[in-house]
Amino acid sequence: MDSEEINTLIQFATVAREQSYSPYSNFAVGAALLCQDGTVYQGCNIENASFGMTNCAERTAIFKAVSEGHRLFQAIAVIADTEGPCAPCGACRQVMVEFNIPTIILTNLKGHTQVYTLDELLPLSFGPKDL
Ligand SMILES: O=c1ccn([C@H]2C[C@H](O)[C@@H](CO)O2)c(=O)[nH]1
Ligand SMILES: [Zn+2]
Repeated sequence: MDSEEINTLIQFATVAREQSYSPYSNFAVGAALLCQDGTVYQGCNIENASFGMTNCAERTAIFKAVSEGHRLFQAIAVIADTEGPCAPCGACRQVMVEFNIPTIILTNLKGHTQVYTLDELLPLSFGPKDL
């Protein structure tokens, strides 16, 4: 991916973040998932009064895409108001492994951006290859 494509995906994630439903943590997260065919799915975190039911922005975007028939992905961008680039939680990393999302772009509102491979974010992962 070139830097223009990365910046475009970050823009989609930034817009998605504005829809965050996070009244409990007040921590808004946005994600944008680029499918193989160029389609982009956006996601935000969606919290619940029963806290454990919260869905992260990354999984919202991935589940939206999969539920619409997509199985092949190029990259996902994640943004939040963090000190450094926003790091996905373990559950989201595991779901990224399930759908083999090769490139993970982490950023924050200050524009600090880091691009990682899936194996860098979740080394020695358990996934479809193990079954
Ligand atoms: O990568 C992350 C980390 C956290 N959250 C959400 C879950 C919860 O709503 C809030 C605080 O944990 O941020 C995400 O959406 N993605
Ligand atoms: Zn998560």
